[in-house]
Amino acid sequence: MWRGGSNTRTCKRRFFSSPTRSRHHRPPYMLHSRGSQHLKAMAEVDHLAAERATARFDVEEMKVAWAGSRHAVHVADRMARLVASDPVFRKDNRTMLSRKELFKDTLRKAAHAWKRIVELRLTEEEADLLRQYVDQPGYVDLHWGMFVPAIKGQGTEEQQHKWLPLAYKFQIIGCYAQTELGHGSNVQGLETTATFDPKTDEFVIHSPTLTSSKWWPGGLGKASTHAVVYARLITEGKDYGIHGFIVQLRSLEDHSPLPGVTLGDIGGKFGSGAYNSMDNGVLRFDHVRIPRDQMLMRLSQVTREGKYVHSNVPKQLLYGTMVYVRQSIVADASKALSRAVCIAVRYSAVRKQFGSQDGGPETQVLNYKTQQSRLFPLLASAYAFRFVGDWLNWLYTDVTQKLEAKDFSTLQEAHACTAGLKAVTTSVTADAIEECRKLCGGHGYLNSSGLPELFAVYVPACTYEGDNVVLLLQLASGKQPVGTMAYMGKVQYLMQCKSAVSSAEDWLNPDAIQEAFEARALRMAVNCAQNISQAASQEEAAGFYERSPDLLEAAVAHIQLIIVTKFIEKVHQEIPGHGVKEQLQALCNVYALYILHKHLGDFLATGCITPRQGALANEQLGKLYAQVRPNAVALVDAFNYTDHYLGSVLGRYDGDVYPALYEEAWKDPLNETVVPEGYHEYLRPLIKQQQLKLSRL
Ligand SMILES: CCCCCCCC/C=C\CCCCCCCCCCCCCC(=O)SCCNC(=O)CCNC(=O)[C@H](O)C(C)(C)COP(=O)(O)OP(=O)(O)OC[C@H]1O[C@@H](n2cnc3c(N)ncnc32)[C@H](O)[C@@H]1OP(=O)(O)O
Ligand SMILES: Cc1cc2nc3c(=O)[nH]c(=O)nc-3n(C[C@H](O)[C@H](O)[C@H](O)COP(=O)(O)OP(=O)(O)OC[C@H]3O[C@@H](n4cnc5c(N)ncnc54)[C@H](O)[C@@H]3O)c2cc1C
Repeated sequence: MWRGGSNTRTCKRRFFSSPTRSRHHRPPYMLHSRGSQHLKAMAEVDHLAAERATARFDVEEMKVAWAGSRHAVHVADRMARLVASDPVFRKDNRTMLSRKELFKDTLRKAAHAWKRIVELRLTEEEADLLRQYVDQPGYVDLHWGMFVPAIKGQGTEEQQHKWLPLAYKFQIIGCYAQTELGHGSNVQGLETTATFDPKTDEFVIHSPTLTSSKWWPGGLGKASTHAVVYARLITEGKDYGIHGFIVQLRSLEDHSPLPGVTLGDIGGKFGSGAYNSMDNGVLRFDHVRIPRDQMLMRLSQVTREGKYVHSNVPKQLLYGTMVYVRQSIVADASKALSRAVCIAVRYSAVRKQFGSQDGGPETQVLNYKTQQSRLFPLLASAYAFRFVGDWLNWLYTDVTQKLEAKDFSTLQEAHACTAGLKAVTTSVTADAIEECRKLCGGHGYLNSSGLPELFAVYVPACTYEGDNVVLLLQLASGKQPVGTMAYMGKVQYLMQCKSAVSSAEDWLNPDAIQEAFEARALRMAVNCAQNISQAASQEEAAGFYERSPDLLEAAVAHIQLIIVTKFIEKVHQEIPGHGVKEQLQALCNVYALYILHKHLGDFLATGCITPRQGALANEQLGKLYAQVRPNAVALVDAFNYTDHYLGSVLGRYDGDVYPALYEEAWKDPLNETVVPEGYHEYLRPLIKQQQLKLSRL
C-alpha cells in the first residue's frame, strides 16, 4: 500500500553524445610523430599491476560481497558491458554539449535504451541496471521512480489496472508534480487546488497564485504527457488537505499542452552537462477539469455526491512515494561515493610527487599519510553506505509487507530511518566527491576527470526528496525505544557507562565501538530533551525551535550509530573468500574510528570517552590506514566499474593517465582551430595597436 515501486536499486544521472571532431586540427606531432607511437605503446602497460599484486584478499569474492550476490555481479557485468560497447551511449563529450543538444541526446539515449530493453527482453532488474549505466538523468527516472510508484502506492486496484499498463509500455510518460514555487519542504503548505464539481463529476485543478505554480518536477518541462499532481482537495466547501491526482498535460497526438495547461522548463542548473539533461519544469493550471476517478483513491475517496471518506489508515501514507525514493537514494549514495573514491584511489597510486633522492623514483601520493587520512575514510564510507543501504532496503520491504497487512507499527521507524539515512549519506557523499576532486590535485578540476560532473549531478541529492536539514529534524519526533531506537531502552546504563578502552588495540573490539556510539547518541538525545524542556517553560514547540541546531547534531549521532551497527553486523556474518572478511573488518573499524575522531567533541562533551581514549582511537586509525594501503587499489577494483561508467581519465583501470589526459585535451572545441575564433576581431587589433604604440616610442 505504502510503496509503489519495485525495490530495484536506482540511480539517476546524465548522458551525452560526441560530436565527431576532425583530427586535422590536431598539431602534426599528435598524428604522426614518435610521440604518438610512444603514447600507444604506453597504453598497453598496466600501471597499477604492482598495486594489484599487493592485495591480500580475493578481489572476485569482494565483488560478490559488494554487489550482494554472484548473480548480481554477473548481471551488472553484462549490463555495464552492453552499455559501454554501444556507440549511442558514448558520454565523453557531454559537458561540451549545449542544453538543447544535451536534452535531445537524453531523449535519444532513453529511446535507444528502451529499444534494447524490448529487443533483448530484459528483466526489470536488468533494465534498471542498464538505465543506471547509461548514466544520464532524464525523464525516465521520474517516470519509473516516482510516477509509477505513486500510482502503485496510492491508486486503487482499478486505477492501477487502468494506468499502469499504459505507463509500463510508455504509451504515456509521467512525472511527480508536488513542489511549487512557494513551497517544497512544507508539503501541507501547497496551494494548487482540486475542487470537486458534483454537477459534472469532475475535479477542477487550478493554480490560484504565482507561488502555486508547480516548479521543479523532473521530466515535466518537455517530456511528460501526464503527472501525478498534488493539490488541496476541496469538496462541499471544505479543504481536506493534500491529495494526489492523475492529470494529462500534453496531447498524445502532437505533444502540445492541453487547454488550460501552461508549462515549460525552469532553466539551466549548476554545472556543465550534469543535471541539465533533465527537464525540470514549471506548470500552471487554469481551471483544468479531470474526471473524479483520476483522484488517487486508495487512501481516501470522494463519492459521486462529493462526500469525503478517509480510509482508516495513517494520513502519512500519502508520503509513501517519497519514502520509497529516499531509500533508493541511500543505495545510490554508495554508488556515487564509490565512483569518486575509485577515481581518487587509482589516480593517487599513479601520481607521484616529491621524495626523489638522487634521481630515484618519486613518492606515490597515495603513500602520503595525509592523503590516506583523507581518502581511506571515504573508501570505508562507500562500503558502510553500501551495507546500510542493503539493510534499509530490507527494512523498507518489511514495512511494506506489514502495511499490506494493515500493520502500521513500523511506519514511523521506517520514515525516520529513510529520512535520516538519506540526509546523512547524501551530505557525506556530496562533500566526499568534492574532497576526491581535491585529492586529485589540478587534474581533478578538469571535466575529463569525471569529478566535476559527478559532483554537479550528485549535489542536488542533498535537497531533492527532502532538504537534509528538514529531514533530520523529522528524527526528533515520536521516538520510542523500538527497532533502531532500542538502545534507548538501556538509558540507565548508557547514561553512566565508562569506556573500558586502555590501549589502541582495544578500539578494534566492536563492543567497545558500539557502546561508545550508543552512549554518545543517547546522551546527546537526552541533553536535547532536557534543554528543550528548560528552554520552553510554556510550550514544547518553542523549545524545539530554540534547540533545533542541537537536535540536528543528535539526529546525526543516531544515524551514524545505525551505520556503524549495520557495518558491524555485516562483518559478523559468514563472508566467503580469502581475506575478504578481514578487509571488511578493517574498513568497518576505519569508518567507526574516523567518525569518532571527527566528532571527538561530542564523545568528550558527553563524557562517553576520555581525551586519552580519543587519542588511542586516533592512534589505531593510523595503524588501520597502513593496513588498508596495500589493498586500496584492489578494494576499489571490487566495485567492478567499467571505464565507460567511471567516465574519468584519472580513474582508468590501467592507470595510463597521462596519455589519456593529453589526448582528451585535444578534443576540446577550442582546439578545433589552431587560431581561435575571435582572433581577427579582438586579439589581432589589440596586439597590433600595442605594437603601433610601442613603435611610436
Ligand atoms: C530506459 C528505460 C528504463 C527502464 C527501467 C525499468 C525499471 C526501473 C525500475 C525502477 C526505477 C527507479 C528509478 C528511481 C530513480 C529515482 C530518481 C529520483 C530523482 C530525484 C527526484 C526528486 C523528486 C522530489 O524531490 S519529489 C518532492 C520531494 N519533497 C519532499 O521530500 C518534501 C519534504 N517534506 C516532507 O516530506 C514533509 O512535508 C515533512 C515530513 C517534512 C513534514 O510533513 P508534515 O508537515 O505533514 O508532517 P509533520 O512534520 O507535522 O509530521 C507529522 C507526523 O507524521 C510523521 N511523518 C512525516 N512524514 C512521514 C512519512 N513519510 N512516513 C511516516 N510518517 C511521517 C512525522 O514524523 C510526524 O510524526 P509524529 O509521531 O511526530 O506525529
Ligand atoms: C534537482 C532537483 C530535482 C527535483 N525534482 C523534483 C520532482 O521531480 N518533483 C517535485 O515535486 N519536486 C522536485 N524537486 C523539489 C525538491 O523536492 C525541493 O526543492 C526540496 O524538497 C526542498 O524544498 P524547498 O525547495 O522548498 O526548500 P526550502 O524548504 O525552501 O529550503 C530552504 C532552506 O530553508 C531551510 N528550512 C526549511 N524548512 C525548515 C525548517 N522547518 N526548519 C529548519 N530549516 C528549514 C532548509 O534547510 C534550507 O536551508 C527537485 C529539486 C531539485 C533541486
